[in-house]
Amino acid sequence: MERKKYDFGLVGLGVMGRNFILNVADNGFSAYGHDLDEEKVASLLEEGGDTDKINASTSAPIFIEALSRPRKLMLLVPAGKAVDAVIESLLPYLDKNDIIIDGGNSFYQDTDHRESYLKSKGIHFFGAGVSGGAKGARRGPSIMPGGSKEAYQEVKPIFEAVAADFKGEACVAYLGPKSAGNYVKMVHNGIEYGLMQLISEIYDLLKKVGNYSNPELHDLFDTWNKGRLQSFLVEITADILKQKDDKTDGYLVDMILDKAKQKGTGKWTSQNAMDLGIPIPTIDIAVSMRELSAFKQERIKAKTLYPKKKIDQIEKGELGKWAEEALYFGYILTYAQGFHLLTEASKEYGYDLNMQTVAKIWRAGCIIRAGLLENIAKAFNETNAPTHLLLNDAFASKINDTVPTVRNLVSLAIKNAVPLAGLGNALTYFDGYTADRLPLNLIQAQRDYFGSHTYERTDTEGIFHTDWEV
Ligand SMILES: NC(=O)C1=CN([C@@H]2O[C@H](COP(=O)(O)OP(=O)(O)OC[C@H]3O[C@@H](n4cnc5c(N)ncnc54)[C@H](OP(=O)(O)O)[C@@H]3O)[C@@H](O)[C@H]2O)C=CC1
Ligand SMILES: O=C(CO)[C@H](O)[C@H](O)COP(=O)(O)O
Repeated sequence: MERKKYDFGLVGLGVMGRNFILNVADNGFSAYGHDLDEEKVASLLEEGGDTDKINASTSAPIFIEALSRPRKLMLLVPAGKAVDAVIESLLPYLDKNDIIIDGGNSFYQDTDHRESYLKSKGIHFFGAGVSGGAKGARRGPSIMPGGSKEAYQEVKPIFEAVAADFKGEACVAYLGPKSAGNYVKMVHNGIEYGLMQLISEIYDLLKKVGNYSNPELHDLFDTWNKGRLQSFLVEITADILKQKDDKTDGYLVDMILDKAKQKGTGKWTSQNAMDLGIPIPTIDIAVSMRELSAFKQERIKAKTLYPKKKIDQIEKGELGKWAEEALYFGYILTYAQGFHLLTEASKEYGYDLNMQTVAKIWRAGCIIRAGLLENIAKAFNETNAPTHLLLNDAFASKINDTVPTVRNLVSLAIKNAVPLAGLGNALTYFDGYTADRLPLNLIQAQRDYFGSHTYERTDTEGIFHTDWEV
């Protein structure tokens, strides 16, 4: 008798795919995996155990034949050429109305192209960003699907079962047409870059100016994680700071080379924000600081040319309090910039995103999950949902409470030559966004002076030009 077909297929049994497929099986669905690497297939079969629930093969036709129709198969392979290679390798065996889901960090425009290409072949294709790392994929990630709503309905029960749970609500929701899912995941990662940069700066300042030891830093981050800064990134920072090194007597964090790598999603967020004309400086600078970190040898040489002195001190406990307020401010400003980009991109690309839904599915499972997202979801739920979080009364009050301290902390860092690029930038962005008059009138005058680019006036409608040199 022919065996019952499997409910779900997964291609790419690496860090994410292996964990995701095990999660699918844990939730009562049968799942079939595919990877070209025999070892990965064998290892999944070993852990998956019961082949009625989980099975795998290195053969594309065997994999496709094992799936129930319409076939629902998800790719968790590296973004870029691998996605196209997998699609081409599977296409000959697929039937009309089968569904391919790209769960990786694919560039959103690639998703749009793939959707049209596969539509011409009768195959549904949509992107569904997945966040939560290995543990999230295994125990409950946040999932960000876009594309065809009809195709999504077919996998909805599986995604809702495997996604993280926030107080009874699954951290997955259909977000919008076309590449909405991959776009939202890209901005999620941009926010991730911003938050990580802020945390690293605060850690640096506390260490260099406050003379905090690693155990003291652990305690501080651990305490913060129980308050309004509660978030996955603060939680793991506390864990990292207590990890001893197994090769020396010290702490592992101190032995890690200070060069941060990146796979592209943060850079894409900044590039796209530039294209759309939306300022997200805290995310931009986070990308730049990773780039700057790569110039390690030059930094070492430059240090000898520009000696720095500690010139200002502050009592340790007081600095700890300042740091908490400043990080809270930085968190709000980073989410605010990310949501502003999503709001404008949604109009530009016709995604019709609901910001409250986005905030809700980020409350658990993903890397940027934080208590603050509950407040953000509430802000976007109001009848007059703000176009920008800084225009929301509740957020205005939270920010006003912290701003004086942020100014003190940024000044302290500048005086002590501790680079606070993300936080300093967030503060400057805040001062710019809340200024009713910026000095950009002078820039307009300069443009008109050297290039007859014209300007508008504050008192009369119209376009003006002045012959400045007369
Ligand atoms: N790691 C993470 O924390 C997160 C990753 N992501 C995204 O998820 C995607 C997968 O990431 P991750 O699991 O970390 O990557 P891995 O490199 O761990 O796994 C990718 C897997 O895909 C396999 N693969 C590549 N090409 C093919 C092919 N043509 N046919 C079948 N299998 C293939 C690889 O096999 P082989 O190694 O033999 O080439 C590997 O097993 C990426 O887009 C990533 O950006 C998203 C969220 C979090
Ligand atoms: O998607 C993720 C989490 O949601 C990845 O972990 C993230 O892409 C890591 O990015 P990078 O390698 O650029 O730091």
